Amino acid sequence: MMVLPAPAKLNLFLYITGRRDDGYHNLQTLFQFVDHGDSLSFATAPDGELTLSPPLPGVSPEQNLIIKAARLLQSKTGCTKGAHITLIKRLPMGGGLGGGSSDAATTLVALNRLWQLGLSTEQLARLGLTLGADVPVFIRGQAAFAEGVGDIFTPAHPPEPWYLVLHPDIEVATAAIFNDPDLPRNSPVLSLQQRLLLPWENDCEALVKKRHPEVAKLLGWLLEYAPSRMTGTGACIFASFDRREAAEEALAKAPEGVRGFVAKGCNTSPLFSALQQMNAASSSSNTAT
Ligand SMILES: C[C@@](CO)(OP(=O)(O)O)[C@H](O)COP(=O)(O)OP(=O)(O)OC[C@H]1O[C@@H](n2ccc(N)nc2=O)[C@H](O)[C@@H]1O
Ligand SMILES: Nc1ncnc2c1ncn2[C@@H]1O[C@H](COP(=O)(O)OP(=O)(O)O)[C@@H](O)[C@H]1O
Repeated sequence: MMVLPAPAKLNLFLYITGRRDDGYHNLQTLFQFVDHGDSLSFATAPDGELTLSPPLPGVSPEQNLIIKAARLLQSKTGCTKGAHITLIKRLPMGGGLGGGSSDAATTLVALNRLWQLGLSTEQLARLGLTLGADVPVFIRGQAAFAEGVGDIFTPAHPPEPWYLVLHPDIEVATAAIFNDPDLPRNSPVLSLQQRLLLPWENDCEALVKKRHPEVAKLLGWLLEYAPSRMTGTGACIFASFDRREAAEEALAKAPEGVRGFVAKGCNTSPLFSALQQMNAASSSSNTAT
């Protein structure tokens, strides 16, 4: 059995620089991971069967990105093995934390190892992109400045503060934000160096605040404590702190009913770190035998 994390990501900034002919948008965004997320376990099933437990409320197994990722790997490689997959879901869905994409990425990476398929990171990232725009960054596992539809990467090393992430109790549909005529789509294309020096903003934030007053209200509250922004297309917002205790104090004072968590920013994904530990453990056991 293999147990691996599926961490959340934050978009430390997100600019929309244009719309392509296929309707997708070109972005400039800075991705960083946090040490909080879902957890998945995988056990090989010999007969090609794929099961996921427990099911996600409101998402059928066929729509679940975990099962989609596993099926994609089976069909692309002709692999006849299956898997029993267990999911501990901690990340809110439709929160801009990339939980579904992260689950898909962890599934591709885990089953590639468990089924001994030998696909490279590059091949897995290319497969992952067909499941969602955010999947490749989770497969690569390094904080990055992303351009194109979020699939052209430059490694980045932003500071790794503590974050307080808050979830207004709503789900924002990514496609609805990108299809809204009021979304600004004309941010300039700048270099990473230029972007790092300018204030970090999110081009989707004003529109999401307008469509969802709950987000505007909570962001107003959080801004009293620390610099704060929305991640992705929302609805989650985050604030950065130098000290964990300061983030936890703010969380304790959050308005009633608001859920959230405190986590550390990580430029190396917890998935990548877990895989490195697995590699080190297996090479030391090989040396011992
Ligand atoms: C914009 C980001 C930033 O991280 O938002 P979040 O979803 O994380 O909030 C992501 O790139 C989103 O990635 P993901 O959620 O995987 O999006 P997808 O399923 O690929 O696309 C959902 C829909 O959003 C629109 N879309 C998505 C990405 C993009 N670069 N341009 C778009 O126009 C398309 O209408 C698409 O049908
Ligand atoms: N394993 C999964 N975890 C979360 N959402 C999933 C999963 N599989 C499919 N989905 C669908 O993907 C949508 C986006 O989920 P998620 O990645 O959590 O949000 P976001 O893209 O805003 O960060 C959900 O609303 C849900 O319908």
